[in-house]
Amino acid sequence: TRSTRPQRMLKAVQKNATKGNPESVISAIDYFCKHSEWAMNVGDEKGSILDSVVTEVNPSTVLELGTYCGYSTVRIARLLSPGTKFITLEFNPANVTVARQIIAHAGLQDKVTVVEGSSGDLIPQMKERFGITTFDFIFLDHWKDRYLPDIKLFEECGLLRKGSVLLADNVICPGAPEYLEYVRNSPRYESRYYPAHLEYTTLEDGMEKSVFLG
Ligand SMILES: O=C(c1ccccc1)c1ccc(O)c(O)c1[N+](=O)[O-]
Ligand SMILES: [Mg+2]
Repeated sequence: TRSTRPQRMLKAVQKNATKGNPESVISAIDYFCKHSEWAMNVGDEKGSILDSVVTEVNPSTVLELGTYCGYSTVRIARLLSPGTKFITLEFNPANVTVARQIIAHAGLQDKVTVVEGSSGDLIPQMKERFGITTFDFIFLDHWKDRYLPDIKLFEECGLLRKGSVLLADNVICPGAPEYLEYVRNSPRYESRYYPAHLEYTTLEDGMEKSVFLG
């Protein structure tokens, strides 16, 4: 039976990237997406914005929503200090399988825990299952209609502290209008928009960085 796009992406990484070299894994995926098949990784342009925010925050606890194939997981994990607690959630079990292999190819498997399940189910379990009290940095890159319910869930579960940083991908394309309206109008967040483009295209997109004020 025909392979899936994530499986073809994994093969490209295993063929073209050097084991233990995160930069080569990132480059191999970007090359695959530019020259073979488009895929919904955050990409190199928005990936650089992600890198700069992660570096600025230098978080001790990190949560990613929407692992997909692990591209942004590798981008984040390669920048973290030793001992950082990094969890990434993925709903699709086939994506979990591919992501774990891509993360392992980069040599970063000890830096991150890939958890299969829905964010709505798993976010309330963060404290009991992983001993997390609050997240310093959260990257939202999963189903766009989950951004708003999940940020409210973070508040309800007490998973944000004064200064927690949330970075959301695709706030323009495909778009997360209700999330944008919420974080931009809530007195509990200080928000800033980073203009960019939909990965590997010239379509307008961007990322929204929101700091929880407590
Ligand atoms: O939703 C899509 C999508 C919608 C329609 C067709 C293909 C992808 C998408 C597009 C770009 C992204 O960066 C992204 O994170 C997603 N996503 O699914 O989370
Ligand atoms: Mg995205």
